[in-house]
Amino acid sequence: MRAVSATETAPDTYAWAVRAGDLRVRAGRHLAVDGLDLTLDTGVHGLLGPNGAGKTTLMRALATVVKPAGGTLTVLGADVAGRRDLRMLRRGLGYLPQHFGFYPRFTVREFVEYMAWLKEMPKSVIPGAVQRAVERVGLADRADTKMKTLSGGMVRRAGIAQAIVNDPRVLLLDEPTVGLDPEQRMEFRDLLRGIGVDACVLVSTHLVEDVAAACTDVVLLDQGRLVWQGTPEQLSARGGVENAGDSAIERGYSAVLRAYRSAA
Ligand SMILES: Nc1ncnc2c1ncn2[C@@H]1O[C@H](COP(=O)(O)OP(=O)(O)OP(=O)(O)O)[C@@H](O)[C@H]1O
Repeated sequence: MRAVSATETAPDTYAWAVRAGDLRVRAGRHLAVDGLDLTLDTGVHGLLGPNGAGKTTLMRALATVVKPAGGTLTVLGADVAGRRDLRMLRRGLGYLPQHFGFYPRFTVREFVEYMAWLKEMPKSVIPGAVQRAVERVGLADRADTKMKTLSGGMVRRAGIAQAIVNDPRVLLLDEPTVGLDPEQRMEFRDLLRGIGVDACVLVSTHLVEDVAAACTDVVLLDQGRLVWQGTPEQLSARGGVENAGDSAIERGYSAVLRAYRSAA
C-alpha cells in the first residue's frame, strides 16, 4: 500500500507548483539565473540548456538550498525568497543534486531512511515508504548492501530513491540518468512518467532523447534565462535538416537556441 504523506493531504491553495518572476540566483559571485520567468505544473518537465546555462543553480533555488538574489519564486504556493521557515515546504519536495554525499558505511536502506527522517516523515510510515522507493528504482535486491560497494549507476539510483521516498509534490532531478545503463534508463523513463501524473517533476539532462521519451514539457535555458517552453513535439517541429543533431528533437533544440542567440 502507498504511504500517504502529509503534503498530500494538505489543501491545494496554489495555482502553480512553481512560479518564478524575474528570478535572479547567484552561483558564487556570478548571477547564474538572471531574470527568469517560468511557471510549472503537474507533469514531467525536461530542463535543457548548454553547459553553464544555469540549470543546476535554478534547481538549487527550487530545492530551497540557495536563496534567490532577486525577483519572485513560489514553490507549492510558498514564497521561497521571503519565508524563513522552509521546513514545511521541504516536506513536499524531492531533490537529487548533481553531486550528493552519503555515509559510505550506510546500506541503501539506511541511506534512504536517513533522508526520510530528515524530511520529517512520520516515523510509522518510513519503513514502508523506504521499501517502496528502493523497489521503484530497482534496488530491492541491494537494499542491505553498503553504499560504498555500489556501482556509480546504483548510487545514482539510491539517490533517486531518497528523492522520491516522501512522494514529493515537486521532484527536482539534476542529471539523474548519468551512469545508468540503457535498461535502467528505460525503466527510469517509466518511473518519471508515473510520477509526473500527479506531481511536478523537473529533470535536467543533456540527453535530449530522454526528454523526447519521458517529458510532457520542455524548458530551455540559456545564460540564466528562459529561451523556450513547449512540448517535445513542438520542439522537434522547430528543427530542419540544416540544424545540428541526430534526431528531430536535437535539431529543434539547436534551431531554437541559435535563433535566440542571434536575436539577443
Ligand atoms: N561557485 C561558483 N562561483 C562562480 N560561478 C559559478 C559557480 N557555480 C557555477 N558558476 C557559474 O554559473 C553558471 C551556471 O552554472 P550552472 O552549474 O547552474 O549551469 P548548468 O546549466 O547546470 O551547467 P552544466 O550543464 O554544465 O551542468 C556557469 O557559468 C558557472 O560557471
